[in-house]
Amino acid sequence: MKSATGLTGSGSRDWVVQRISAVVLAVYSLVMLGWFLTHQPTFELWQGFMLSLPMRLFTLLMILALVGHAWVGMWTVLTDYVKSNGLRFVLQSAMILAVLVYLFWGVMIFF
Ligand code: HEM
Repeated sequence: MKSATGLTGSGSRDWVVQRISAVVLAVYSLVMLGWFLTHQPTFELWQGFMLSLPMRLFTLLMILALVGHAWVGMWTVLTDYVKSNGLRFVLQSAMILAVLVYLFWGVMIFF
């Protein structure tokens, strides 16, 4: 029987995606927190920071990590807890649609 898999077609690759993406999300959150703790935010300062090349690249990486993280994480939870095939299909489709919308939305805002 073909095994039911999440994002990458392999459970162990999904596991790696879940952990690496969690690290990227955690580091991004710490960078944000650090910036707010060390600056008096004005619109110009914030805009300059977020539109700098390193932050654009880091934000793109964070959005990709978020997509992978939410996809694998929610796929795992729904597969474990929603026993009805039809309902799980609907919820997983909604989840995939939501993360793809966030991906395109995020890319449109920043690039
Ligand atoms: C700052 C942002 C985030 C960080 C640092 C983070 C970190 C983590 C970590 C460390 C785990 C545990 C991995 C494990 O041991 O299996 C985890 C699991 C999970 N995360 Fe996140 N996460 C973040 C955002 C999100 C978001 C936005 C979602 C949206 C759906 C999400 C959904 C999940 C789910 C569903 C799991 C459980 C997966 C499982 O039980 O196998 N996370 N996250």
